[in-house]
Amino acid sequence: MKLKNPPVNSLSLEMLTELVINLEKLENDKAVRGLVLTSEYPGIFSAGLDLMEMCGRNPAHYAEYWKALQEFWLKLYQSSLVVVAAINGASPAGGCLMSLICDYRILADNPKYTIGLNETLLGIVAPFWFKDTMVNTIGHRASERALQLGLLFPPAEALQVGLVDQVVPEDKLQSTALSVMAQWLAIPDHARQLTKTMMRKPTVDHLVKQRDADIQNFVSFVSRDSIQKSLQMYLQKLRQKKS
Ligand SMILES: CC/C=C\C/C=C\CCCC/C=C/C(=O)SCCNC(=O)CCNC(=O)[C@H](O)C(C)(C)COP(=O)(O)OP(=O)(O)OC[C@H]1O[C@@H](n2cnc3c(N)ncnc32)[C@H](O)[C@@H]1OP(=O)(O)O
Repeated sequence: MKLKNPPVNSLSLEMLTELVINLEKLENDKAVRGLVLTSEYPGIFSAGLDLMEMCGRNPAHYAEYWKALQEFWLKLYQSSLVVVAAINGASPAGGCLMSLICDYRILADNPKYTIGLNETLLGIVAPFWFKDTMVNTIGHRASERALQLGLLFPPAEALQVGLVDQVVPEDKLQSTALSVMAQWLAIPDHARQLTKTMMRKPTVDHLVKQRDADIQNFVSFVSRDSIQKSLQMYLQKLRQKKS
Protein backbone atom coordinates (compact mmCIF):
# COMPACT_ATOMS: atom_id res chain seq x y z
CA MET A 1 0.00 0.00 0.00
CA LYS A 2 1.51 3.30 -1.07
CA LEU A 3 0.71 6.39 0.97
CA LYS A 4 -0.29 9.13 -1.44
CA ASN A 5 -1.45 12.43 0.00
CA PRO A 6 0.67 15.23 -1.49
CA PRO A 7 2.82 17.01 -0.62
CA VAL A 8 3.90 15.26 2.62
CA ASN A 9 1.46 12.37 3.26
CA SER A 10 -0.01 14.14 6.26
CA LEU A 11 -2.73 12.12 7.97
CA SER A 12 -5.78 14.20 7.10
CA LEU A 13 -9.30 13.12 8.02
CA GLU A 14 -9.84 11.95 4.44
CA MET A 15 -6.55 10.04 4.36
CA LEU A 16 -7.29 8.29 7.68
CA THR A 17 -10.77 7.33 6.49
CA GLU A 18 -9.41 5.92 3.23
CA LEU A 19 -6.68 4.00 5.01
CA VAL A 20 -9.25 2.30 7.24
CA ILE A 21 -11.49 1.44 4.28
CA ASN A 22 -8.56 0.02 2.30
CA LEU A 23 -7.31 -1.99 5.26
CA GLU A 24 -10.78 -3.49 5.72
CA LYS A 25 -10.92 -4.41 2.04
CA LEU A 26 -7.54 -6.13 2.20
CA GLU A 27 -8.41 -7.97 5.40
CA ASN A 28 -11.63 -9.26 3.85
CA ASP A 29 -9.76 -10.55 0.81
CA LYS A 30 -8.79 -14.14 1.54
CA ALA A 31 -5.99 -14.00 -1.03
CA VAL A 32 -4.17 -11.30 0.98
CA ARG A 33 -2.03 -12.24 3.99
CA GLY A 34 0.43 -9.38 4.21
CA LEU A 35 0.88 -5.72 3.47
CA VAL A 36 3.95 -3.57 2.84
CA LEU A 37 3.28 0.03 3.79
CA THR A 38 5.44 2.59 2.00
CA SER A 39 5.26 6.09 0.53
CA GLU A 40 4.58 7.09 -3.04
CA TYR A 41 7.01 9.97 -2.48
CA PRO A 42 10.56 8.85 -1.64
CA GLY A 43 11.91 11.37 0.88
CA ILE A 44 8.77 11.59 2.96
CA PHE A 45 7.10 8.60 4.56
CA SER A 46 4.54 10.74 6.40
CA ALA A 47 4.64 14.17 8.07
CA GLY A 48 2.27 12.81 10.72
CA LEU A 49 -1.04 14.28 11.75
CA ASP A 50 -2.36 16.95 9.47
CA LEU A 51 -1.78 20.21 11.30
CA MET A 52 -4.52 21.86 9.25
CA GLU A 53 -7.03 19.49 10.90
CA MET A 54 -5.94 20.77 14.31
CA CYS A 55 -5.85 24.51 13.61
CA GLY A 56 -8.72 26.98 13.52
CA ARG A 57 -11.49 24.36 13.38
CA ASN A 58 -14.45 23.83 15.70
CA PRO A 59 -14.71 21.29 18.57
CA ALA A 60 -16.96 18.96 16.55
CA HIS A 61 -14.29 18.77 13.85
CA TYR A 62 -11.52 18.09 16.37
CA ALA A 63 -13.63 15.28 17.88
CA GLU A 64 -14.34 13.75 14.47
CA TYR A 65 -10.68 13.93 13.51
CA TRP A 66 -9.45 12.35 16.74
CA LYS A 67 -12.00 9.55 16.51
CA ALA A 68 -10.80 8.78 12.97
CA LEU A 69 -7.20 8.65 14.20
CA GLN A 70 -8.14 6.28 17.02
CA GLU A 71 -10.03 4.13 14.51
CA PHE A 72 -7.01 3.94 12.23
CA TRP A 73 -4.68 3.05 15.11
CA LEU A 74 -7.06 0.34 16.37
CA LYS A 75 -7.47 -1.11 12.88
CA LEU A 76 -3.80 -1.25 11.95
CA TYR A 77 -2.49 -2.25 15.39
CA GLN A 78 -4.90 -5.21 15.45
CA SER A 79 -4.65 -6.13 11.78
CA SER A 80 -4.72 -9.85 11.04
CA LEU A 81 -2.30 -9.18 8.17
CA VAL A 82 1.47 -9.13 8.47
CA VAL A 83 2.28 -5.43 8.15
CA VAL A 84 5.80 -4.37 7.19
CA ALA A 85 6.70 -0.67 7.07
CA ALA A 86 9.17 0.14 4.30
CA ILE A 87 10.08 3.62 5.49
CA ASN A 88 11.40 5.56 2.53
CA GLY A 89 11.48 9.04 4.01
CA ALA A 90 11.08 11.29 7.03
CA SER A 91 8.68 9.93 9.60
CA PRO A 92 8.00 12.42 12.40
CA ALA A 93 5.24 12.20 15.05
CA GLY A 94 2.13 10.53 13.60
CA GLY A 95 4.32 9.14 10.80
CA CYS A 96 6.43 7.41 13.42
CA LEU A 97 3.28 6.21 15.20
CA MET A 98 2.05 4.63 11.96
CA SER A 99 5.37 2.76 11.60
CA LEU A 100 5.31 1.65 15.23
CA ILE A 101 1.96 -0.09 14.83
CA CYS A 102 3.27 -2.25 11.98
CA ASP A 103 4.85 -5.64 12.74
CA TYR A 104 8.29 -4.84 11.36
CA ARG A 105 10.06 -1.63 10.36
CA ILE A 106 12.76 -1.22 7.71
CA LEU A 107 14.24 2.24 7.26
CA ALA A 108 16.15 3.41 4.17
CA ASP A 109 19.63 4.58 5.07
CA ASN A 110 19.55 8.32 4.47
CA PRO A 111 20.45 10.85 7.19
CA LYS A 112 17.46 12.99 6.18
CA TYR A 113 15.05 10.16 7.01
CA THR A 114 14.57 10.83 10.68
CA ILE A 115 11.92 9.12 12.79
CA GLY A 116 10.49 9.79 16.23
CA LEU A 117 7.64 11.16 18.31
CA ASN A 118 8.68 14.82 18.33
CA GLU A 119 5.44 16.28 19.74
CA THR A 120 7.14 18.18 22.58
CA LEU A 121 9.06 20.22 19.99
CA LEU A 122 5.69 21.55 18.84
CA GLY A 123 4.65 22.32 22.43
CA ILE A 124 2.17 19.44 22.44
CA VAL A 125 2.07 16.14 24.29
CA ALA A 126 2.06 12.67 22.75
CA PRO A 127 -1.17 11.04 24.01
CA PHE A 128 -0.90 7.98 26.30
CA TRP A 129 -1.56 5.49 23.50
CA PHE A 130 1.23 6.99 21.35
CA LYS A 131 3.45 6.61 24.42
CA ASP A 132 2.25 3.04 25.06
CA THR A 133 3.01 2.09 21.46
CA MET A 134 6.53 3.47 21.77
CA VAL A 135 7.17 1.85 25.16
CA ASN A 136 6.08 -1.51 23.68
CA THR A 137 8.73 -1.07 21.01
CA ILE A 138 11.79 0.48 22.68
CA GLY A 139 11.10 0.15 26.42
CA HIS A 140 10.32 2.64 29.18
CA ARG A 141 13.61 4.47 29.74
CA ALA A 142 14.40 5.01 26.06
CA SER A 143 10.82 6.20 25.48
CA GLU A 144 10.91 8.61 28.40
CA ARG A 145 14.05 10.24 27.03
CA ALA A 146 12.86 10.22 23.41
CA LEU A 147 9.42 11.62 24.30
CA GLN A 148 10.58 14.36 26.67
CA LEU A 149 13.24 15.58 24.25
CA GLY A 150 11.06 15.06 21.17
CA LEU A 151 13.92 13.17 19.55
CA LEU A 152 13.97 12.55 15.81
CA PHE A 153 16.42 9.70 15.24
CA PRO A 154 18.55 9.35 12.12
CA PRO A 155 18.75 5.76 10.79
CA ALA A 156 21.76 4.42 12.74
CA GLU A 157 20.39 5.77 16.03
CA ALA A 158 16.85 4.57 15.26
CA LEU A 159 18.27 1.08 14.78
CA GLN A 160 20.35 1.26 17.92
CA VAL A 161 17.41 2.30 20.11
CA GLY A 162 15.13 -0.32 18.46
CA LEU A 163 12.73 2.12 16.86
CA VAL A 164 13.32 0.28 13.56
CA ASP A 165 14.29 -3.36 13.02
CA GLN A 166 16.58 -2.89 10.04
CA VAL A 167 18.35 -0.12 8.13
CA VAL A 168 19.16 -0.87 4.49
CA PRO A 169 20.46 1.06 1.47
CA GLU A 170 17.65 2.93 -0.22
CA ASP A 171 17.75 0.76 -3.35
CA LYS A 172 17.34 -2.40 -1.27
CA LEU A 173 14.30 -1.25 0.70
CA GLN A 174 11.56 -2.91 -1.33
CA SER A 175 13.42 -6.20 -1.88
CA THR A 176 14.23 -6.39 1.83
CA ALA A 177 10.58 -5.74 2.68
CA LEU A 178 9.55 -8.62 0.43
CA SER A 179 12.03 -11.06 1.93
CA VAL A 180 11.00 -10.06 5.46
CA MET A 181 7.39 -10.59 4.41
CA ALA A 182 8.22 -14.07 3.10
CA GLN A 183 9.81 -14.94 6.45
CA TRP A 184 6.74 -13.79 8.40
CA LEU A 185 4.33 -15.51 6.00
CA ALA A 186 6.12 -18.82 6.59
CA ILE A 187 4.51 -18.88 10.05
CA PRO A 188 0.99 -20.37 10.21
CA ASP A 189 -1.45 -17.43 10.19
CA HIS A 190 -3.63 -18.52 13.12
CA ALA A 191 -0.68 -18.97 15.50
CA ARG A 192 0.93 -15.69 14.49
CA GLN A 193 -2.37 -13.77 14.66
CA LEU A 194 -3.29 -15.10 18.11
CA THR A 195 0.19 -14.24 19.37
CA LYS A 196 -0.10 -10.72 17.97
CA THR A 197 -3.49 -10.28 19.62
CA MET A 198 -2.16 -11.57 22.95
CA MET A 199 0.83 -9.20 22.85
CA ARG A 200 -1.19 -6.12 21.87
CA LYS A 201 -4.43 -6.65 23.81
CA PRO A 202 -3.51 -4.73 27.00
CA THR A 203 -2.51 -1.67 24.96
CA VAL A 204 -5.66 -1.90 22.83
CA ASP A 205 -7.87 -2.32 25.92
CA HIS A 206 -6.25 0.72 27.51
CA LEU A 207 -7.34 2.93 24.61
CA VAL A 208 -10.74 1.29 24.14
CA LYS A 209 -11.60 1.93 27.81
CA GLN A 210 -10.51 5.57 27.59
CA ARG A 211 -11.70 6.34 24.08
CA ASP A 212 -14.34 8.96 24.84
CA ALA A 213 -12.29 10.62 27.58
CA ASP A 214 -9.32 10.72 25.21
CA ILE A 215 -11.42 12.50 22.56
CA GLN A 216 -12.61 15.02 25.14
CA ASN A 217 -9.02 15.57 26.31
CA PHE A 218 -7.83 16.17 22.78
CA VAL A 219 -10.69 18.58 22.01
CA SER A 220 -10.15 20.66 25.12
CA PHE A 221 -6.35 20.61 24.75
CA VAL A 222 -6.27 21.56 21.09
CA SER A 223 -8.96 24.22 21.54
CA ARG A 224 -6.82 26.18 24.02
CA ASP A 225 -5.63 29.54 22.73
CA SER A 226 -2.06 28.78 23.77
CA ILE A 227 -2.03 25.49 21.81
CA GLN A 228 -3.60 27.12 18.78
CA LYS A 229 -0.91 29.80 18.91
CA SER A 230 1.88 27.20 19.16
CA LEU A 231 0.51 25.24 16.22
CA GLN A 232 0.06 28.37 14.10
CA MET A 233 3.61 29.45 14.84
CA TYR A 234 4.92 26.00 13.98
CA LEU A 235 3.06 26.01 10.65
CA GLN A 236 4.41 29.46 9.90
CA LYS A 237 7.94 28.25 10.63
CA LEU A 238 7.46 25.34 8.23
CA ARG A 239 6.27 27.73 5.53
CA GLN A 240 9.08 30.25 6.14
CA LYS A 241 11.66 27.46 5.83
CA LYS A 242 11.25 27.76 2.06
CA SER A 243 11.86 31.52 1.76
C1 LIG B 1 -2.64 15.82 27.75
C2 LIG B 1 -2.67 15.52 26.31
C3 LIG B 1 -4.00 15.27 25.81
C4 LIG B 1 -4.31 15.18 24.56
C5 LIG B 1 -3.31 15.36 23.49
C6 LIG B 1 -3.66 16.48 22.62
C7 LIG B 1 -3.05 16.88 21.53
C8 LIG B 1 -1.76 16.53 21.08
C9 LIG B 1 -1.69 15.31 20.26
C10 LIG B 1 -1.16 15.59 18.94
C11 LIG B 1 -0.21 14.56 18.46
C12 LIG B 1 0.40 15.06 17.20
C13 LIG B 1 0.98 14.29 16.33
C14 LIG B 1 1.47 14.81 15.03
O1 LIG B 1 1.75 14.04 14.16
S1 LIG B 1 1.58 16.51 14.78
C15 LIG B 1 2.42 16.72 13.24
C16 LIG B 1 3.88 16.66 13.46
N1 LIG B 1 4.59 16.70 12.23
C17 LIG B 1 5.70 17.39 12.08
O2 LIG B 1 6.21 18.01 12.98
C18 LIG B 1 6.29 17.38 10.71
C19 LIG B 1 6.28 18.72 10.11
N2 LIG B 1 6.78 18.67 8.75
C20 LIG B 1 8.10 18.58 8.45
O3 LIG B 1 8.95 18.46 9.30
C21 LIG B 1 8.45 18.63 7.01
O4 LIG B 1 7.36 19.14 6.31
C22 LIG B 1 8.84 17.26 6.39
C23 LIG B 1 7.77 16.20 6.63
C24 LIG B 1 10.18 16.80 6.95
C25 LIG B 1 8.98 17.45 4.85
O5 LIG B 1 9.87 18.50 4.59
P1 LIG B 1 9.89 19.21 3.15
O6 LIG B 1 9.96 18.20 2.08
O7 LIG B 1 10.96 20.23 3.21
O8 LIG B 1 8.45 19.86 3.01
P2 LIG B 1 7.93 21.23 3.66
O9 LIG B 1 8.35 21.34 5.07
O10 LIG B 1 8.30 22.36 2.76
O11 LIG B 1 6.36 21.01 3.64
C26 LIG B 1 5.60 21.06 2.43
C27 LIG B 1 4.21 21.61 2.77
O12 LIG B 1 3.56 20.68 3.64
C28 LIG B 1 3.14 21.36 4.82
N3 LIG B 1 3.20 20.43 5.95
C29 LIG B 1 4.28 19.81 6.44
N4 LIG B 1 3.96 19.02 7.46
C30 LIG B 1 2.63 19.13 7.62
C31 LIG B 1 1.70 18.55 8.53
N5 LIG B 1 2.06 17.68 9.47
N6 LIG B 1 0.41 18.90 8.41
C32 LIG B 1 0.01 19.77 7.48
N7 LIG B 1 0.84 20.36 6.59
C33 LIG B 1 2.14 20.04 6.66
C34 LIG B 1 4.12 22.51 4.95
O13 LIG B 1 3.58 23.53 5.76
C35 LIG B 1 4.28 22.91 3.51
O14 LIG B 1 3.11 23.66 3.16
P3 LIG B 1 3.18 24.88 2.12
O15 LIG B 1 1.80 25.44 2.13
O16 LIG B 1 4.21 25.84 2.64
O17 LIG B 1 3.58 24.25 0.81
